[in-house]
Parts: sequence; C-alpha cells; structure tokens
Amino acid sequence: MALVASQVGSLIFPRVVAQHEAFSGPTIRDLSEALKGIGVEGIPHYLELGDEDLSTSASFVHDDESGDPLGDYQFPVIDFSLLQTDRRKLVRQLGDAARSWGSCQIVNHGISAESMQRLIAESCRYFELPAERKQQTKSFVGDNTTCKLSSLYWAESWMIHGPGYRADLDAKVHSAWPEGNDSFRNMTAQYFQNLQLLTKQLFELYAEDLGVEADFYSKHVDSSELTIRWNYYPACPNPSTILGAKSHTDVNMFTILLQDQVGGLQVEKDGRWFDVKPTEGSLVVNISDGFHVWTNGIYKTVLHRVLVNRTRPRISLAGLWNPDDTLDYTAPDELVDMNHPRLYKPLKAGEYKQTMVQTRSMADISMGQVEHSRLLRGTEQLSRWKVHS
Ligand SMILES: O=C(O)CCC(=O)C(=O)O
Ligand SMILES: [Fe+2]
Repeated sequence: MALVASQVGSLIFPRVVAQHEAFSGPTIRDLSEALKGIGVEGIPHYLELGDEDLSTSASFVHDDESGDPLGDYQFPVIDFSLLQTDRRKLVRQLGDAARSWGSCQIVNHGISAESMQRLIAESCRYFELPAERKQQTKSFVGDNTTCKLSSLYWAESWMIHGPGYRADLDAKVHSAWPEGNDSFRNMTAQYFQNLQLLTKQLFELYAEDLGVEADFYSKHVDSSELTIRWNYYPACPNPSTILGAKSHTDVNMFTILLQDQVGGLQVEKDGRWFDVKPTEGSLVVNISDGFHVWTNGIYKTVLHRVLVNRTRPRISLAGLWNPDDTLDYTAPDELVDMNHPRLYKPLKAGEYKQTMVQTRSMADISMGQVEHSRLLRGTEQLSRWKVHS
C-alpha cells in the first residue's frame, strides 16, 4: 500500500507530551504498530538506516570507567580560558582538534552555562506547544510536513536568519507563541551577539594555528550571516532503526552547536563513530565544508549524525555561519606548498551553497539510501571541485 505523505508525517512525529528534564511514561505508540494500523508492514525504507551502521558506534569508549587515556580517540574538550593564561597552548589544541576531528567541545568560552541552560529550557517550552501552534511559525518543519526532509529524520526544527534576526525572531516567535515569549526572544538575541564575538575569537586563533594573516578569516564574520536552527528530537519508539539526523557534513562555513545534556550527537573519525558526550556549559565547534576548503583541506569537515533515544527528547541549537555569497573559499597561498598542493578549484561560497541546496533537494523518499547518504556528505560532493578530479 502506498503511504500518503501526511499519514507518514503524523506517524513519524507523534505528539509527545513531555517534561523536558523528566520525560516519562508510554505516551508514544510504537511506530511499527501504528504503521500496521494503516496496513503497512515494517518501516518505510527512507526511514531505515540504509548504510548507516550503528554497530560501529564507539560509545563504549566513553563508558569505560577504567580511566585509560584514549590517545587519538579522546574527543577533545578544550578549556577556552587558556586564552588568558596560555594562548599558544589553546591555539595548538584548537588546531589539532580541527585537523584530526574537525570538531571539539569548548568550555569556559565566556557564555555563561546558566544563560545557555535557560535558553535551552525556554526553547523546550516552545517545542512543547501544540503542533498547530508551532506550524504557524514560518520555517517550522515537523509533524505533518516532514516526510520529504532530506537530512533530519526524527526531528522538528525551525530557524532564524541573521543579520536581521531581531525582527525575524519577533515575527516568527510571536506568531506561534504570543504569550510568555519575551524572555525567549531576548535570550536568543543575546545569544546571537555572544556567538558573533566567540566566532571572531575562534577565527583569530585558527589563523594563528595555520600561520596566515591574523584577521584573514575573522574579518569576514561581520559580513557573514548567522542562522540559528533549533533541532528538537522527540523520544523515539524505534531508536535502533531510526536516526534523528543522518550522517552529514554541514554545507555552510562553520557551526557552533549548543546541545542539552541528553546526548545523541556522534562524530566520525577513522571510520568509527564517537559520542560527543555533553559537558555542562560546553559548546561544540564543528568545521563545515566551507572552512575545510578555505584551509586547503588542512581542517577536516566533520561527518556527524544524531541518535535518538526511547525516553528523553533532546534539543540542540545549531549556530550556522554562512559568509557572503561572493566570498571566495580559495585557500591563501601560505597554506599551499609541496606537501599541501592546492586541493580545490576556486569556489565561491554562494555557488557551493546553491549547488548543495539543489543537490539535497534531489534527495527523495524514493531514493536508495546509499545514494541519499552521498548527497549529505561534503566529503563526497566536494570531489567535483577537486583540482585533480
Ligand atoms: O542536534 C545536533 O546535535 C546536530 C544537529 C546538526 O547536525 C545540524 O543542525 O546540522
Ligand atoms: Fe549538522
């Protein structure tokens, strides 16, 4: 029996009545049971894992109580307060993490843990609104509208675009949540500003690590667009067969991610998956496709995915940086030598973004999973701009 989109949508996003911190109780019908109810056996293939192999999960690494150092496989948690005490050490740690993981967690970065917790708690209140209310928010994706979504599966999301974020925020939030949203809007606006400062600092530190002009990257922050995407992953009855987000790289330049304490984010390294275990007050810094190209491939674009769980909803706020479309991701000459020949042909940020938006919109529920996965990986898609491809 063919499955109608709206039917599937309501099944994959059953209403979750949840207290974020203490979700309990069997409020979700089992997905396959629900599907059987409308005459469908099993799970629609586009929701299956395809070539995603959860058995490669290396989460055991973090459960190991023995305290053994994990060497190259210890996911980096970097103390940003080294900025005041040992800048060179901070630069080295950030650079090492960007080269080997394309990702790290930073703590003591100047944005208070308390303000981030409050922002998460307020964001949860938004997602706990009835679906009809949330659907009034322009850019909201979830419930009945999600079935063709290319990358995020068991998730609801919506986003706010900078630089005119204040007006965008007021209009969008107000339409869904006219009462009680003032503090949410103020907190979010403050968070935009904090991320801007932090990103400038990070880009200066990365420039130092790479040995390029101090403001080579940071001077573009003011003319870049920061989008915040809220991702909400309801508790899922089939967490072993469904992902919150399939493995993907981010197509933008650079991402700073705020996650709650539930866990589920994983990053790939050397063909294995590692949990990014939430650390109180931390932010996850992810190198995206754009920054990877802009560093001549010296920094890795990180492949990541999100697992869901049976009992607790999870929330994350992805701070996605996109430079002006005219920005050329061509890496500076300092990063090109005999050992590092130029990897990519000239590539404008806008051209890459547009190509990838088109590519991803081709991702369709009728598509095989392996093909689908390729569309989500900058590591594969960038090959068409490789100098010797
Ligand atoms: O929820 C997460 O931790 C990751 C979200 C993500 O990868 C994204 O929004 O691009
Ligand atoms: Fe992502």
